[in-house]
This record gives sequence, structure tokens and C-alpha cells, in this order.
Amino acid sequence: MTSATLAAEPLIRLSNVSKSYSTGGRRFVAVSNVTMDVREGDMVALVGPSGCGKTTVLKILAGLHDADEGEVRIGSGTTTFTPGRDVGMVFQQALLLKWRTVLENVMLPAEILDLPYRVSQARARELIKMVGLSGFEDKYPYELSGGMQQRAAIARALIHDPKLILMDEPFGALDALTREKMNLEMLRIWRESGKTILFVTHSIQEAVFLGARCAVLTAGPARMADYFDIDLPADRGLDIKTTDAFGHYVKRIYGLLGFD
Ligand SMILES: Nc1ncnc2c1ncn2[C@@H]1O[C@H](COP(=O)(O)OP(=O)(O)OP(=O)(O)O)[C@@H](O)[C@H]1O
Repeated sequence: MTSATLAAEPLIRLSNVSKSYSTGGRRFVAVSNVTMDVREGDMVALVGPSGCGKTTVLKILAGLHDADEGEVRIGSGTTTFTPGRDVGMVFQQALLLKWRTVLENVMLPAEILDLPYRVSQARARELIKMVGLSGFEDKYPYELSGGMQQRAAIARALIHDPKLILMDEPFGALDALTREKMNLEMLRIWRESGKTILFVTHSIQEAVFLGARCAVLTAGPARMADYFDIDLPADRGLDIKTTDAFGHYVKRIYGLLGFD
């Protein structure tokens, strides 16, 4: 294989992945037909209604669940991948430890992974700056707004320099204006960190605004309906939401979800 071929290899390849759960003696398809390549450094949005299997896909990628069928490959000829070390996660709730300061919360994965303390602390301070929390290093979670808590959670997800960031509705609990602001911040953080990010959302606008690519999942039946590039400039501002191109993608997703 040539180096050009290796460089073009996706970081993630999912082919026809499906997963069922057993409840009350019955099998229930949580997600099926998931086929997607994720290039290193892309931000990919997974959008769909409640119960369509978005979190299940993230859990499979995090190594928390095995797929029942299909191929799951993470890593490439040039990039090794160890789920316990190479995944950073951000959830709908920030889940900060209330007895730890921002700096101590951001340091937590570094402590768990036993990474060198001084280097990690310097990195934590850099990340706190990158997520816009300079000056709040020694504050406790109760002293932060919801948006600030999510910023700290994002810094915590980045502290061990993971190759893949999985975000499950990270801004779902924020008010609408804070969410818009965090969307802008998220684009900046993605550009500055260069990370590969999978981002789950119920919001079609958020998916189109943040995604370099977008996977649309449907419920009943739970399956991946489509996966396509969002061909908008990487350096997007909120004004892009009023453009025809943005509207075209929003309309496409509404159609896939049956809102024609
Ligand atoms: N551990 C489990 N055991 C049984 N059923 C489960 C389990 N986890 C998820 N499910 C079911 O599988 C389906 C897909 O769940 P999943 O959490 O992946 O959906 P989702 O798209 O992330 O939903 P939401 O947007 O509401 O978080 C749901 O119907 C859910 O009830």
C-alpha cells in the first residue's frame, strides 16, 4: 500500500452495522444499516429523532457495546487506536465533580490514565484557555453557568489528547442563545484542536451548522437513512443559516425524516 493510499484511509469505517437489545424476552433493533467512513480531522453530525440509535452508535465506537452485525474498524495503517486511551466523551450534562475545581476536573482523565502530572497540568491550562475559561481555573462547578460547565467538560474530553471525541447532545440542556454561541465556539475548538469529532444532535440546524458530514438516522425502522457531505465553508458564521445552501441541507434532512 502506498503512503498516499494510507493517508486517504478513513479513521473510522462502519459497514452495515446493526445492534439489537433484548428486553422482556424480545429482541429490539436499536440501529441498523449504519455505513459510514469518517476521515481523520472531520466533524461528523449524527442527527435523528429520539430512539433512532444515535447513542448506540457512539457506544459501539467507544467500545462499550459490540455490534451484532457488520464491520467496525477504527484506526488506520497510520493511526493506531485503543478505545480506553483514544476516546474523549462529552455528554448532555457536564457531569463535573462538584468538589473539584475546573482545573482539577479537567485533569481527571489524566490522573486516571496516570499521565505525567506537570505536562498534563500545563496542557489543562492551555485547554481551559482554548475553551474560553481563562481565569476560572480555580472555580467550582456551582460557580459556572451551564455553558461554562460544558466548556469545562470539552476541555476534560481533550486532556489526554484522544484521537476521537464523541459528543452526545452536548448542548441539548442549554438555552437557545447559549447553544448558538456554543455552536460557534465548537467550530473554533474543532479547528484549533484538529480532532475527529462525532457529534450527536436532535437539532437539524445544529447538524448542518457543525457537520463537515452528516449521518441521518431514522426511527421505526431504526436505520441510517443517508450520509453525505455538508459542502459549506469550514469557517462558518451564524449568518450562513440564512443562505439557500444551508436551507437546502435542512430541507434534505427534513425529507429523510419524513417531514415532507
Ligand atoms: N441497554 C439497553 N437495553 C435495551 N434497550 C436499549 C438499551 N439502550 C438503548 N435501548 C433502546 O434502543 C433504542 C435506541 O437507543 P439510543 O439511546 O441509541 O437512541 P438515541 O437516538 O440516542 O435516543 P435519544 O435521542 O432519545 O437519546 C431506544 O429505543 C432505546 O430504548
